[in-house]
Amino acid sequence: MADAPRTVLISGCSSGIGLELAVQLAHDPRQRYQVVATMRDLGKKGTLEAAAGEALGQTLTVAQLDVCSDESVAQCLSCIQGGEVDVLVNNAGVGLVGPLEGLSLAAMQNVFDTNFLGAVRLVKAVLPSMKRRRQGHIVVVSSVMGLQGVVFNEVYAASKFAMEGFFESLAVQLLQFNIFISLVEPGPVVTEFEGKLLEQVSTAEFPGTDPDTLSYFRDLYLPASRELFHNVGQSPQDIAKVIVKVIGSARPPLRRRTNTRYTPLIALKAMDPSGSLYVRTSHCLLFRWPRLLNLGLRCLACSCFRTPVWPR
Ligand SMILES: NC(=O)C1=CN([C@@H]2O[C@H](COP(=O)(O)OP(=O)(O)OC[C@H]3O[C@@H](n4cnc5c(N)ncnc54)[C@H](OP(=O)(O)O)[C@@H]3O)[C@@H](O)[C@H]2O)C=CC1
Ligand SMILES: CC1=C(/C=C/C(C)=C/C=C/C(C)=C/C=O)C(C)(C)CCC1
Repeated sequence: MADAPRTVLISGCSSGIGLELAVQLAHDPRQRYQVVATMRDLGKKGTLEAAAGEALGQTLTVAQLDVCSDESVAQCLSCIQGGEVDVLVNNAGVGLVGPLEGLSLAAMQNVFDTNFLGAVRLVKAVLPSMKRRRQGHIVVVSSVMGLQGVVFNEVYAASKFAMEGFFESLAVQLLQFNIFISLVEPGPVVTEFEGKLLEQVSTAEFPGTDPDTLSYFRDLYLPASRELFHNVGQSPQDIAKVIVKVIGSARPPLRRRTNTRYTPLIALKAMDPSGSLYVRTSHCLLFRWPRLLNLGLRCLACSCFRTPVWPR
């Protein structure tokens, strides 16, 4: 007899990775999942509903959930039978980029409230039931920036590092309850994420920032970042495919990276535990040898690194 479908709750399904994941799981050929695809603003549900097609109302339902609100989380769980979530996917997230001096503490707080505390809030809400039932899987959409800091992304990277530390710590205790944690670590992904950041920086004035730093950000970092997205960026479909595999796995991994093309950048950190190799190489590439950086980014796009999603 087939097992009962597992209830999967996903945050941040109005666009990007969350939307794509919800749709792929809802179309699982073996119908192993009952997907609760959530978003903070139900006014945006049209795209998801259109992509879900016939799965809507069958293997996929849409619900309101703002990860920054206790009430919203409680309300959402109260609509799920017995409040029982088998798989929680912490996907909702926001970016923040720019010279530190020009960013407000309120903007930084919002990044931590959403990316880190938002995930913690959801975990606290589903954990008692998972522990009682001695089963569960918590998937976290982290980032390569949870493993490695990137210039002008200090606060966003810090929020993802916080997630990595939190969930790695929690994973040890939860194994005792047969509950698994998986941190999925994409590199650049072509979603609304980048567009939202670019819109934010196009109007921001970054008050209090000196002209040199502003010019490094606008004239060196932004073009390099755009080039990186263009050359090694994955699609949300690629990332969703990896997450579907992780969710379907009998022994889910604690960490799963998604992009072989990004590996050379991560390797710089792994190769030198002192951290100097990564920091100095990034510095030189960005500030001293922008032409070499450009060439390097083009090489990463070349077919030598053909496998876009890793592992298959
Ligand atoms: N794109 C990239 O390059 C990468 C992204 N990631 C991570 O992937 C995840 C998904 O991002 P991605 O799909 O790319 O970007 P999108 O901007 O397309 O999706 C982000 C989602 O998070 C939602 N969200 C933001 N704040 C809240 C909140 N308070 N409560 C509920 N939902 C919220 C957004 O909703 P709304 O529409 O209402 O704003 C949106 O649905 C994020 O955690 C991001 O950090 C990781 C690595 C790379
Ligand atoms: C590492 C690195 C760079 C930028 C990396 C970027 C921009 C990564 C973006 C990752 C994202 C978007 C993750 C989302 O969670 C530069 C500046 C090219 C310089 C060389 C080293």
